[in-house]
Amino acid sequence: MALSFIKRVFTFDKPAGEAEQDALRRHEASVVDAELEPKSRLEDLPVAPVDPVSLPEIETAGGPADDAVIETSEPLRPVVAESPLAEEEAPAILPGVEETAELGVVPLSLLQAEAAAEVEENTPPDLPVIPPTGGGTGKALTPGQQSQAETSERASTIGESASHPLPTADGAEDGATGLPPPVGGMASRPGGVSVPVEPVLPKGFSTARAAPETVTIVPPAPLSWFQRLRAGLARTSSQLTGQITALFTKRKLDDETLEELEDLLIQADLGVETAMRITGALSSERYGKDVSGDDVSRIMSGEITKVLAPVAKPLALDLNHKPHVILVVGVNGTGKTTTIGKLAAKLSGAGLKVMLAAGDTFRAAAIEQLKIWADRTGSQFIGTKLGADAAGLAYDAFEQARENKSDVLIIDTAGRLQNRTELMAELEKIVRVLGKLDPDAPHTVLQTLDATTGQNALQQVEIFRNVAGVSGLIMTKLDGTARGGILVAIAAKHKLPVYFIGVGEGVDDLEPFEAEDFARAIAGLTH
Ligand SMILES: Nc1nc2c(ncn2[C@@H]2O[C@H](COP(=O)(O)OP(=O)(O)OP(=O)(O)O)[C@@H](O)[C@H]2O)c(=O)[nH]1
Repeated sequence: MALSFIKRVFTFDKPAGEAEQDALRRHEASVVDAELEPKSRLEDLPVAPVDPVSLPEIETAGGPADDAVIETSEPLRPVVAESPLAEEEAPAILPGVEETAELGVVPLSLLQAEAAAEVEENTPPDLPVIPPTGGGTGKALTPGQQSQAETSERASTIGESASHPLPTADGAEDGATGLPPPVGGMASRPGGVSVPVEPVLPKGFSTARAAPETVTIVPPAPLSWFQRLRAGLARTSSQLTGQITALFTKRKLDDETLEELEDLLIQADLGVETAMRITGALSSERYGKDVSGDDVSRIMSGEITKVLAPVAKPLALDLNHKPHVILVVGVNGTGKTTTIGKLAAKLSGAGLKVMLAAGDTFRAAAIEQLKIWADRTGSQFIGTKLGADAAGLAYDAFEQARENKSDVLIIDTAGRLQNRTELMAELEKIVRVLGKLDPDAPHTVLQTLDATTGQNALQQVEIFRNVAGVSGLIMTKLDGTARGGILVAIAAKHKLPVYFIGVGEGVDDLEPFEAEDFARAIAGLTH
């Protein structure tokens, strides 16, 4: 554009006669263009400059190659010279431009080009050399063959190691590897460029390409919450229902079968109280009659629902407190930090301002893990150095959350076994310190329970409840456990609210606890 502007503004004197020569050259060039237009223009062909040595091999109508009108009966086919001089001096492609077999050109970064040149320089001279295009015969190739041959040639020339050997024009063995060429496929190149390689069959073969089959992939319908819960509790329920079915096959309901059933239910962690409820209900309905596995499942589901319904409660947030403080406690590895992350996602997703406090000052990884959850959920984060006083951190966090006008402050604590008295004393201290800022704080004390633990969870609740005043439970890892029945025993014994259940490690894998769904899933009912 600048040049044309300069040309328009300035005139240049030329010696007499040059103007006519210019006009003649322009005319000749336009004739060449016109001749080549319906076919291929030489400069548009994938291979750039053709060395003068090769020019006689271009089929022309005669005359000097540099300014003649080239007449071809076929599309022009550049022939790569066999001359080593041509290989060395004439770049096969424009600098900084990479050719693909199909698409013409793809820019190569300067770095790639430099790296390629460096590899080429360092390539020992005695490495096998792929003959020039056309297998060294110098014969003209079809455009497809030409393109592939060049792909192969350049891969070896610039020292690129294709992920698999590239085919040569004749389908001959790859000179560099000695392996036969693959038929078709993608040759990948350094820098992430993939080159589609068309299959070239050896002489004597022909092929017809079948139209690609249309495969319609129907994505699986997302599972409903109940289906996910059922899948998670499948091990719990199948173990139980399998044994129940075996127990009642060809047997009437009598004292003996009732006793055996009670044992099965207790072994399934449901607890003595719930086991007796179930057998009592079954006995009053079916005593002396035939009983099927389905009868037992239906009655079991009904009785378990009665036990769970009073504890299936929502987590009530009192947003008059700014913030509402939730202290999360539990044995190590029960899922405290993960559950905090899931809760934070729900709350900040609902537009509440959430702060997470890393009160687990024992493990650097726990602090880091909570920070990641805070970042992920758009929550504020407060932490302290490893080994610092957890109660002090809780106090600072409460003050800061007040200043920031956070809606909810969730405080993580170090996992501790219920029999470690010094750690349990520290937990008591955290609760005490929070109470100095607000006598009602912490407003919720959440205990996480690992569903795979079984009976030990009953004792965990007992002790944490006494020390930290647990006000509600979240049971985690209900995906895939055979011991999901323990939640029924805990509900029957402690009667503490169960707010949520965890069914996986993902941010969305926390669901409000629903008594009937849970009961039906344990009893193996399908809906
Ligand atoms: N399958 C499954 N894994 C879970 C669930 N909840 C937590 N986890 C995993 O359980 C492991 C322990 O979880 P954490 O959140 O670190 O447990 P924690 O109680 O904070 O652990 P400590 O800091 O050691 O006390 C992690 O690998 C979690 O991804 C769940 O509902 N299902």
